[in-house]
Amino acid sequence: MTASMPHAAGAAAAEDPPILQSGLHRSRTVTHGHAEPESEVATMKKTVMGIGPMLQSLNVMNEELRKRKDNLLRDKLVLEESIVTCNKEKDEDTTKLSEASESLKKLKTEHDDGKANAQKEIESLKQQILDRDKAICALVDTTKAEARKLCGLVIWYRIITHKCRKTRDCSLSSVLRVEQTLRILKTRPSLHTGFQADKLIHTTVRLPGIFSPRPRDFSLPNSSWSPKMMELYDHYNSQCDLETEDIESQKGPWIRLPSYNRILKYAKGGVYLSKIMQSKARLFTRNVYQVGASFEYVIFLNKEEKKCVCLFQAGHLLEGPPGHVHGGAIATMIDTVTGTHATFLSGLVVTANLNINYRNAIPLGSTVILESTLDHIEGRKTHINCKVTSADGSKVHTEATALFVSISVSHLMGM
Ligand SMILES: CCCCCCCC(=O)SCCNC(=O)CCNC(=O)[C@H](O)C(C)(C)COP(=O)(O)OP(=O)(O)OC[C@H]1O[C@@H](n2cnc3c(N)ncnc32)[C@H](O)[C@@H]1OP(=O)(O)O
Repeated sequence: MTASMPHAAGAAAAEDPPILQSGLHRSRTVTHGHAEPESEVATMKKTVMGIGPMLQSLNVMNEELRKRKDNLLRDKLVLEESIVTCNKEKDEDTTKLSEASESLKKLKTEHDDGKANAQKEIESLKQQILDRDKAICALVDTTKAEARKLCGLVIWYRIITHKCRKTRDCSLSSVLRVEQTLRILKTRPSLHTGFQADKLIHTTVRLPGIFSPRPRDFSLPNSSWSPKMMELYDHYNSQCDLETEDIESQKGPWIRLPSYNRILKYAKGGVYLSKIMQSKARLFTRNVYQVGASFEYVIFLNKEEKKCVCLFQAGHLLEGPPGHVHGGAIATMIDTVTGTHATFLSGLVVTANLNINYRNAIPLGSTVILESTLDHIEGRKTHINCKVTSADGSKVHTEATALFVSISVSHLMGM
């Protein structure tokens, strides 16, 4: 019986499928170690049953990954397409850029040509002006010494400045020659008469910046000044102390106060005061270099009557109400004129009080007169009145009173 057992087992093994065969073979082998084959099978079944859900979740994950892969592929395609579009746009932009720089080059060339032509035209116009001056002078009554001198001076000035500008000749002798001519032209009101000399002088008294050994004097006429402003300027200037070319001095009640940018720098003790001034600081009313744009004014002081007159022409940068001057700009001018007046009367002062009544608005570009008169001085206090009227005096624009208090230099330092 025992001998037939292996055969029986061998027959059973022959009937089992191969996977069970190996399992059975193992369990049978283990059976020899006393394990129970049924429980083994059950464990395996359990394991197989556990693998089912795992497989399911793996399938789900696999599906998700496949979807993500598809999405990524789609994104890749989209990106590739946009890269192609971008490259196309880049090429177009590069073409446009080169076209633009080409046309810019062309424009620049045209601009340079235009500039050169304009320069030529300016030179020829200057020559024409010079010729015209000569022609005018040919008609002048040469029996009159002053007319002869004026012709000579105007032409001389034109020639010198023309030559200097052309050659950029800033040598001291050129500067001195121009300055000397200008000084004579400016200080001879008698030369302003006859054969449109006013016009000639007003266009010539503008000293070009490169010739200025000193800071620009803003109180001198410039091309932006209106005929009314010029008329008033000539009126007061002709009554000023004057130095003529013959070094004769003419006495007048008025003094024209030069601006010299910051007059303090050139005043007695100004060296110390200039130390506390910032190098970039500019007097508020004289900080725009474009002529006619903001505050155009000149102050005359009457020594005998102890009063000041200011001729003021407000530029377009001072607009307040449309077409009219800003109240703050008017206040600034009143403070400036009365402050200058008080300084001449009482030395170093500061504004302590300023009362203003605005009666009639000032149109932009019009010329007005500020008249500053001394009310009274009381100890350290200088009381000044100021009236702003139209150029012909018919309209009162503004009225003001100002109080200035005398201070010491140390007070100024400590302010
Ligand atoms: C070339 C271009 C010129 C341009 C000019 C421009 C001028 C300016 O804009 S200056 C700038 C604006 N002003 C300032 O910054 C000033 C600032 N204020 C100060 O420094 C001081 O307050 C100052 C000097 C006015 C007075 O101070 P202080 O020196 O201590 O004097 P204090 O004793 O208070 O006053 C002196 C007298 O003035 C009178 N006073 C002072 N302030 C005022 C005032 N606002 N209103 C009326 N009275 C006054 C006092 O009552 C006193 O009178 P009293 O002697 O009869 O008793």
